[in-house]
Amino acid sequence: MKPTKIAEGIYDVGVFDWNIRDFHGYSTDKGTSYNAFLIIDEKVALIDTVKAPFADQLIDNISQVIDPKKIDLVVSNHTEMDHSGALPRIMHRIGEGKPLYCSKMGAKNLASHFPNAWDYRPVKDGEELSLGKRTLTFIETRMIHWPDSMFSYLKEDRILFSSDGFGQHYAGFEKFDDQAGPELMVQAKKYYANILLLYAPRILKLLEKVVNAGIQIDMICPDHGMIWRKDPAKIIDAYFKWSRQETDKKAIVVYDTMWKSTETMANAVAEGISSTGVKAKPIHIRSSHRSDIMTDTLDAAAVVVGSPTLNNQMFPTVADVLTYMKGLKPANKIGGAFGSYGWSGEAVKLVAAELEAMKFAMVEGGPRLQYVPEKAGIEDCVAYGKKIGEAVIEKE
Ligand SMILES: Cc1cc2nc3c(=O)[nH]c(=O)nc-3n(C[C@H](O)[C@H](O)[C@H](O)COP(=O)(O)O)c2cc1C
Repeated sequence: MKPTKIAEGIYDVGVFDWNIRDFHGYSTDKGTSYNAFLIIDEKVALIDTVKAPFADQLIDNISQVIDPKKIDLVVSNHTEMDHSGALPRIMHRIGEGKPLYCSKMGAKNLASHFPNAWDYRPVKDGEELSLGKRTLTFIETRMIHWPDSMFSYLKEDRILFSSDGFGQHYAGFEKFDDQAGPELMVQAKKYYANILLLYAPRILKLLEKVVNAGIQIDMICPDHGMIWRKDPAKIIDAYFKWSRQETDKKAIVVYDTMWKSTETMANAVAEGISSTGVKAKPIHIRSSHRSDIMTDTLDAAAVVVGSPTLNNQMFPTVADVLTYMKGLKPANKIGGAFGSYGWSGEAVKLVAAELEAMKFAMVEGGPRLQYVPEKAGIEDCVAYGKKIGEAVIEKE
């Protein structure tokens, strides 16, 4: 791949992973990219690397700009192996003994991943490193989203190298926000909902810290997807909204079903919600990936979950989604539960307990119908949907 020049003397030398569809359980339907950045100054710096199988491509990309041996130092903003996997090859190729800058936790975590005795240079929050005409400032972003995470900010060019922050799993030759279509925000939202949501309070603090410190950002270079150069404020504003867990006038009805009874109920609940003017979307779990369900959850005011009872439990795929959702800590939601059963009917109670554990404000009275819903049962579902819709209107 041809390196992308992003500013005078600064290149993205990263790679595309066109075919990846499952990224540790996240559905990467548009593939992804592992971005790595080369800064040519009096000292030459490489910020982050790529996944191990792409190490040769990274070296080839660097070689199109400069002899890799001329790299003086490497910065690791994040230990996760999609950005550090190529470090052993890179550190060897640029010449052993060169310094590797990272956070204090980065030095610890990199040592837990790689046996190599690299010259670790742990940096503190706010520490500066002169490259000659340019200066890198390191900003600790602990637990956004790993203990080792940090950003690197190039003061003179006002470029933020933001590691996984502001990223999107997207492979495409359009490398900048001004070249992107609507897909950019779709993927950025999905990335936030699935990777960062549980750290929302920390992200909010970080954003406030950056704004209050008056740090000027002309460009944001994440380690995945497109670079924000035309309108970095757009993604910063979206991160504010998502981190505050602001919701839209929207409800999702997430369900699974064996013989379509819970599906009939889900459609009726959604119809009831919609009749109040609130946007409603039924989502059949086995027709959707859990990471897409999470994207829809992010800005939904209400999450209503339907499950049939199977062997005295909720349906396993419902448990999958609820476990995943719980870990990501969505807040500020209205919740509801319903479902069809045959004889014992535990599922609705079990689902409601999970939603209550997530501190959702539950709308009581979710229908629990035996076997195939009749007209009266369907009407109950529509009425329950209306109650959900009214609760959303009151909340918004
Ligand atoms: C393998 C199997 C196990 C079931 N186990 C239970 C059960 O433990 N308790 C119960 O109330 N219903 C049980 N049911 C009945 C279903 O919950 C019932 O058929 C329900 O209407 C299915 O809803 P659905 O069409 O949305 O899948 C079971 C059904 C199947 C197929």
